[in-house]
Amino acid sequence: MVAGHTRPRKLLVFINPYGGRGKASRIYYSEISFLFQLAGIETDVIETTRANHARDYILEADLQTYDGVVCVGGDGMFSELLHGLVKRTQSDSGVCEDKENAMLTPCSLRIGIIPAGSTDCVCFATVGINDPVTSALHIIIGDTQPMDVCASYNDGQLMKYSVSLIGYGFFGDVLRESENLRWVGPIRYDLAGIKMVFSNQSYRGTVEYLEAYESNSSPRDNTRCRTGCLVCSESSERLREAAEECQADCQSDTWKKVTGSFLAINITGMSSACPKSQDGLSPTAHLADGTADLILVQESSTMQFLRHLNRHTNRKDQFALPNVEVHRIRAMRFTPEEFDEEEAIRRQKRFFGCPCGRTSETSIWNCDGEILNCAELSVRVHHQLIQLFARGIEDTSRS
Ligand SMILES: Nc1ncnc2c1ncn2[C@@H]1O[C@H](COP(=O)(O)OP(=O)(O)OP(=O)(O)O)[C@@H](O)[C@H]1O
Repeated sequence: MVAGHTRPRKLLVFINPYGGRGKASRIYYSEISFLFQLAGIETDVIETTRANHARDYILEADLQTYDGVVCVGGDGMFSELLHGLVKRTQSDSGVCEDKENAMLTPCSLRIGIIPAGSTDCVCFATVGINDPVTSALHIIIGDTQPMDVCASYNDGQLMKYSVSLIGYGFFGDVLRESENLRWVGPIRYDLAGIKMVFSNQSYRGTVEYLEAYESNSSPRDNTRCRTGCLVCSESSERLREAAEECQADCQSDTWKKVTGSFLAINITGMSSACPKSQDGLSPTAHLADGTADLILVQESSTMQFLRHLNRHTNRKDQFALPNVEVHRIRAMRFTPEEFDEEEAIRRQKRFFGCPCGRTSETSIWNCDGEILNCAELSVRVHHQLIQLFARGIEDTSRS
């Protein structure tokens, strides 16, 4: 996508020794380090000793001699590198991250992911496979995949950066519930999921969104973001033209509004494909076109919601259901609605007529697997803010 990117000569590597239940160090030293050596790549390797060690190191270190930073671990470690690099780049260039309308400065250092965690969704969605050697080879030959980043804000403050799912309602509740079930191990996500499907909890509120600029893609078309994706590579020019036109023609952007009772509000900056759901939450979402897909699932029966969820695994169209809508967006804001006592009683009675449904007024946000303990949220997509050592998923249907 970005032609002429050079091979890295020096890398800063972080290994989470506890990643993937302890397999990250073994993977790096037995399968990867000698490949870097063979390719003549110099490395500085740091085994992390605590959560946020990698993020904090990147914020302080002299990074001038490196061509990239690499994590050996899962999505949690990738998130540390993402936050460290984006924050560091903004502070170096004097940009205030808390300003929602700030034009963030793109990061010049590339990020490599050697998948060695229990969840490696970012690697899967950008390489097409979770295989440490494949990822190492992408790093060695200097493949470059730009990537959009979503920034979430609450009450005038930056909350988090993310590249895949930001979910309220179902996915927020599943994460909150799974934290209570930590003691049962990785199966906690499945157990929490089953519990939350049957609790059939929906949350009232208003979603406002800014649609993507006119483009040649839509969340309901049949295209896929694949290696050399034209939608992504042509997006810079398109975004510039659209911004200029808008400045000339309109005073302010026009926000669209949906008020309702939502089982799930999901924003995904990429398809969020993973081994369990090969097409992901939004199969046609793009990695680097400056947009995210907003999926709204309105209140419906448990069976109807199960149908929607099930379609993520069987390749049927998960959006072709009466209570589901999807939009390609640049920004979104959500305002929860407080409910009165009558509504609380109605909720208690809804679950098969018995008072076992949950009655909490608001859900929380699940931001790439981390809890954001707030209901009100604004999200903005930042076009190609980071670059990965990857080349996107290759289109095997053409060969
Ligand atoms: N040395 C350390 N001790 C404790 N936590 C760490 C350490 N290094 C990194 N972490 C944290 O561990 C979390 C999980 O790491 P990672 O994503 O690599 O592994 P994982 O096996 O996929 O984990 P999980 O499935 O629990 O997210 C990260 O959020 C990271 O901040």
